[in-house]
Formats: sequence, structure tokens, C-alpha cells
Amino acid sequence: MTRTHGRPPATGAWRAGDPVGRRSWFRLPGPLVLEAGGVLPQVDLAYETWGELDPEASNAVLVLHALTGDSHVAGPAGAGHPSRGWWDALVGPGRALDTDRWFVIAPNVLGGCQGSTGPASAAPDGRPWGGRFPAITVRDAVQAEAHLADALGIRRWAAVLGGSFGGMRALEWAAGHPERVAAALLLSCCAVASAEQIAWSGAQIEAIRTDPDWLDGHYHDLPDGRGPHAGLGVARRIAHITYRSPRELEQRFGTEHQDGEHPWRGGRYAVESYLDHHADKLARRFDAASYVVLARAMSGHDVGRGRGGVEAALRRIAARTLVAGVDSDRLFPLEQQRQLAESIPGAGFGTIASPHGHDGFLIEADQVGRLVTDLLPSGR
Ligand SMILES: CC(=O)SCCNC(=O)CCNC(=O)[C@H](O)C(C)(C)COP(=O)(O)OP(=O)(O)OC[C@H]1O[C@@H](n2cnc3c(N)ncnc32)[C@H](O)[C@@H]1OP(=O)(O)O
Ligand SMILES: N[C@@H](CCO)C(=O)O
Repeated sequence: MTRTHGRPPATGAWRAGDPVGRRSWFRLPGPLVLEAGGVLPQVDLAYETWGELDPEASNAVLVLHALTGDSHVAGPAGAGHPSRGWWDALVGPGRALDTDRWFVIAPNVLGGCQGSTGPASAAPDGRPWGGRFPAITVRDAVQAEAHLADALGIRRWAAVLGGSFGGMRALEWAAGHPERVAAALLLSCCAVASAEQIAWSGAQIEAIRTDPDWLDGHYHDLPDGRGPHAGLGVARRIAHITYRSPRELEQRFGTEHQDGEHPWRGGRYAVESYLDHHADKLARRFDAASYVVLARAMSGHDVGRGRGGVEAALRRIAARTLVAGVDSDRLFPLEQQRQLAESIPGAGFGTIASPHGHDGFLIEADQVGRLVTDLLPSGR
């Protein structure tokens, strides 16, 4: 296993109290045979860690990111990360995931584009996988993560945490490897993708595939960084609407025009400008083919597949489990999490109160922190 240790960047917004993360890469010991039938001959996972693994490897907490997240859970921008960690407030000395006690580890998902093997990575012929990258599932991603855990000597996670796509993987860990998960926090996720979730993703995927620079996914070696960036931007616009609540959009933007622009004269409403901003930001940092592969994996999520159905799969879970969702989430409605909690033996259920919709699990860090504290055992 190759490990390279990170250090605080020489410049950038380093803050007192920031935990020192280490960025590392792990190569799977052999080919990964995929649930849908393909094989990835070589797989690398990029991951970051905070804190120290104890000698018994008993204090490891796995944090799993959402669709366009990455391994950078905490800490300043820098070293390939354009912004601060996405759950920055949760990880560090004295925080909910206290790095004086817990060894926190976050991999970039299989199929991703922030260091782990994905469509932009080189295939065995040396050229980018592009459109040849095989279909992957939530289960494949967890299988790759299990190899990483093995390599680090972690037989059992003290806890596995994730929201949305990360929550799907956390659930898959708990149901597929019950003996390896002591506690699980399942946020803003579901047992099986709903028709509406698949429909939203399908529209986003179509936006990418109809971009003239999609080229069936074979765009990675086009000159000047050309690619289906416009299509990815449209996908993000569609997705971002589903990530926020109608009430929030109304209160923040209403019918306001963007400064200096008028919609009757070719200008934009403020809410359109806001979506443009999120589209541009994602198109700059994310690979469209990864987006397609991961969105497809989310649509294929079904924890009950091959396990006698959802109820039977959820009954296998042995972890102390807490399920929570955001009260204003229209993409992963709270009812899905309530049903999950009811079907998992002994699971607790919590509500994150937020006007922000699905993204509330990222934004309401204080409330998520309290859920983490409730879940993790206190004392040493
Ligand atoms: C770069 C990275 O994100 S690294 C990888 C980690 N990322 C992830 O895990 C993805 C998850 N993150 C996300 O989905 C989102 O970024 C969230 C949920 C964290 C954002 O939530 P919020 O903090 O509520 O941000 P919000 O949706 O209000 O957007 C704020 C941005 O919109 C911009 N904005 C607001 N109104 C307008 C407008 N009318 N026109 C244009 N831009 C606007 C703000 O300037 C701000 O820009 P900035 O983010 O570049 O500073
Ligand atoms: N906004 C988040 C939530 C997706 O569930 C992301 O882009 O990853």
C-alpha cells in the first residue's frame, strides 16, 4: 500500500484548531469483479484520515461522501481541494468526531474523480476509460472500501456515517457486512431508490449525454480540456433544485431579478443566476462521466437485491443504528428514513430541522454533530 502523508498547506485559509488530515492512496490487491458483471483490473482509492488508529484498530470511523463530495471532510482548501472540508465543523479535537479519540477515514468513492479510479482514470491500454468504464453499484463501492479496511487492519468500524449517496453506502456496509459495523448513522437516504429519484437522475444523465462533447463518454483526451461541461451544468441545475426546498428558494429569491439584469431583456432571475453559479462551480471541479456512473449507481441502489428483499436485508443489521433526515427534503423525503428506522432492529430515528431541503444534512452541521454524539459511545 502506498501512503503519502499530507501536511498543512503553506498558504490558504488554515485555521487554529484545524485537524491535520493525511491524504493517501490505496491500490486494491487484485481485480474488482463488479456486481453488474464487469471487471476493473486495477483500482485505486484516494482517502484522507484524521487522528490515529489505536493498536487494536478499534477506534476507526468511516465517513462516506455524497454524490459530488470527496474525501476532504475537514480542513482547509489546498492540496488539490478547492474548498474547506464539507463537514469541517464535525471533525477535529473536541468536535463530534473528536480526532483525539477517533481515527476518521474518508475515501473518495469508486468511480469518482477526486483520486479514486473512475472514468477519467487510465484503462489497461493507457487511455482514459471514458465511456468504457463499467457500470458500478453501491455494493461495488463498498466492496472496494472493504479492501481498504482490510489493508489498514480494520476488521470492524466503530461507526460508519454517511448522507445521501454516502448514506446508501453506509447502509450497504451495515446490511452487507453486519459483523464489521458497530454503529451506523444513516442520513437522508433510503433502502431502495424511488421512481422519482431515478427519474431526476435520468433527466440529469440525459442532459450530459445530449451535450455534443459527450462523445459516448470518450472525451477525456480532447484538446483544451473540452468535454460535456454544459451538459454537466444542466444536470447540476436540475439536481440543485431538488437539493433545496421550494420554501427556501422562494424566501431567498422570489421573483427577484439578478442585479443589473432584466428577464424580459435577455437577463436572468436571481434564482437562475444562483443555479448558473452552482453549475459553473461543479463543471470546474467534477468529471461528467463520473457523474453519470455515480448517478447510475444511486439509481440502482437496492439494499434488498439478492437478499430476499429490503425487509430481510434490513433485519440483518447488527449495528447500533441511528437514521435521520431533513424535514424539508423533497428528494429523499423524511418518510423514507422513518421507514428505514422502523425496519432496522433497534434503530433510532431523528429529524434534522432545516429550511434547506436535502442539502440540510451538509449544512446543519450542529444538528448532525449532535446525532453523531448520540450514536458514538461516550468515554474511552
Ligand atoms: C468545491 C467543493 O464543494 S469541494 C467538494 C465538496 N463538495 C461537496 O461535498 C458537495 C456538497 N456541497 C454542496 O452541495 C453545496 O456546496 C452546499 C450544500 C455545501 C452549499 O450550501 P450553502 O452553503 O447553503 O450554499 P448556497 O447554496 O447558498 O450557495 C452559496 C453560493 O451561491 C452564490 N450565490 C448566491 N446567490 C447567487 C446569485 N443570485 N447569483 C449567483 N450566485 C449566487 C454565493 O455567492 C455562494 O457562492 P460560493 O459558494 O462560490 O461562495
Ligand atoms: N449537494 C450534495 C448532495 C447530494 O446528495 C452533493 O452534491 O453531493
